[in-house]
Amino acid sequence: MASNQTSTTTTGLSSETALLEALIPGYGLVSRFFISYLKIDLNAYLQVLIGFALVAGCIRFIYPRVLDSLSDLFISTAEIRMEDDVFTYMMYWVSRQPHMKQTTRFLASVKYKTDPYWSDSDDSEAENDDDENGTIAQPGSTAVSFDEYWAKLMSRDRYKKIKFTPSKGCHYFWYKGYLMRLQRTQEESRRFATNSERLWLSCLSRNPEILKELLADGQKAYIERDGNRTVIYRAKRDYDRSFDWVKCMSRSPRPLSTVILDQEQKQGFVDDMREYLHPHTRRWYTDRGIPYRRGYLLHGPPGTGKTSLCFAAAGMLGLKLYLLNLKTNGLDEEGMSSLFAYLPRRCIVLLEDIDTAGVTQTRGKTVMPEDDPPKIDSEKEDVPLVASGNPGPDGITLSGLLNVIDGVAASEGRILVMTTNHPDKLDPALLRPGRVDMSIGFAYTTEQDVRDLFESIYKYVRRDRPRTLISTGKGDDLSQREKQTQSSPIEGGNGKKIVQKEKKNEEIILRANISDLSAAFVQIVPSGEFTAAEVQGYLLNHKDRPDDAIAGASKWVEEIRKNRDA
Ligand SMILES: Nc1ncnc2c1ncn2[C@@H]1O[C@H](COP(=O)(O)OP(=O)(O)OP(=O)(O)O)[C@@H](O)[C@H]1O
Repeated sequence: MASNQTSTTTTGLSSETALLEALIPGYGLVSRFFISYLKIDLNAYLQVLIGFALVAGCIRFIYPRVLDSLSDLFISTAEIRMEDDVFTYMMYWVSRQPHMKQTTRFLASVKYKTDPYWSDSDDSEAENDDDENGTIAQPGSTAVSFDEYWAKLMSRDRYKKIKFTPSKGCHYFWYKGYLMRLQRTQEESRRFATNSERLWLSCLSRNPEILKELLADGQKAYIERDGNRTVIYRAKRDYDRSFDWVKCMSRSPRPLSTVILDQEQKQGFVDDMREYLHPHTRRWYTDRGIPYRRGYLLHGPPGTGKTSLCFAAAGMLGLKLYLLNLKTNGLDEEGMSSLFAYLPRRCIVLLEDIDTAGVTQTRGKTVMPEDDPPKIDSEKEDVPLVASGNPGPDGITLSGLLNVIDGVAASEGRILVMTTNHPDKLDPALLRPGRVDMSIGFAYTTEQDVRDLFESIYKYVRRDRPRTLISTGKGDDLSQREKQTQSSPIEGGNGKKIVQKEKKNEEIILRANISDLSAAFVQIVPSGEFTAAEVQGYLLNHKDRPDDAIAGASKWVEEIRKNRDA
């Protein structure tokens, strides 16, 4: 028998086929099929097949490595995680680019649950739309009635704005002459993955600077959207139960002058903050080894302006405001520490109504009588300060709170403002210098406060819509002036414009008489009895008619007194 003849095994398969059968189960059957029906002996092509398989294997092994090496050589890539603010910056930036309008694959959403970009959404854009952007003519402007204006506004508001962002997968665009690729991917492996995504931003260049430029542009666009508005963050529990700050809104800054408070106290508060924020002060603290932190306590009855002052100060200093309620569900010392650890270098943290969280002298499970407060050295004890009789697994202890406020790991540079309606109930440990450096008391309105509130409501404000002029009974005859103005030779043909200007001046003049009206109002509203919120609330019911406000003031005072007695 020739030596190159294929040997046959007892099963009827050639030795080669038997060998391949062992390596590739089913090969014998396929081989027999080919020989019987197609007259093709697969074994004759064996070497070619093996060659192909080897080449394919090599390519499969080498290709990704070559691709990686080429990527390293010619492509720079930035990875952006969803938990990070940069994700929001990028989505904001991309969604506003012209190429986004052309893309054929996008995610359309009105709710943040479907698109994480929305998790940062606030109503500030919508607020701007409502305002004075002229999309809907304002009532009174061009003979548009309020009903017409309102119907248009309502029909527009029925439709929530749909936002479009790039969908999962790759998107290509040009940026400053470079070809960019944005890849949006969904993370599969995370345990609590509800919406865990990543962005991969690549550019065809070895120089990563272009990516950094784009990311900086995204950040700039996003931050500039807020302009000089006061940005407010609040603590939010994440899906993995950790806490993080999320932007909840941005508001036009409140002028400090609109907060009615003793001028000296107000100025003192702001000056103290300015002094603290001065770069020299930081160095001064560091040189002396003093932790660079500042704390304020604003106390007084509800509705006297504590939150308003804090908000106005944040607006004036251009600081972000971080709101934290100690009663936030699930908030414990660990959560609070991590929140404080992620505060920016300069900001205001507002802990509102700190007494309601149980950080009072009435601690633990034993409720002490109000007139016999316990004398406990809270610096040494670690008694849970969850509300008496309401202990739970979560909650902040006094020592926990103190640790977070000024412990070793506490953040530096922040301004802490705590507000309370009951300063007497707070533990002295919380109030000691270093934790509370300045305390401001808010009280019921004085005569001057009532006067200021009255004047601030009725004073001439430039942006106010034109309103019916207030009669002062001092013989101002506008129509007479209109006639005079129109016929004035100096004004020439510009009569209409001049009349409008005159009307404005007229309003200013009339409003100057508001001080007479406010004098009448303070005669009726006694000082030391009402909060600023109460007075403001009453005046807002007569916001165009100060004379009506004066006429109804006695009745209102009586009503409030009766309600308090009841
Ligand atoms: N001193 C004030 N000056 C100007 N407005 C005030 C003042 N006090 C209260 N207001 C008005 O009353 C409302 C409530 O005020 P704010 O929330 O600042 O009171 P608060 O003292 O923080 O109340 P709470 O103790 O209930 O938190 C706001 O609309 C604010 O404009």
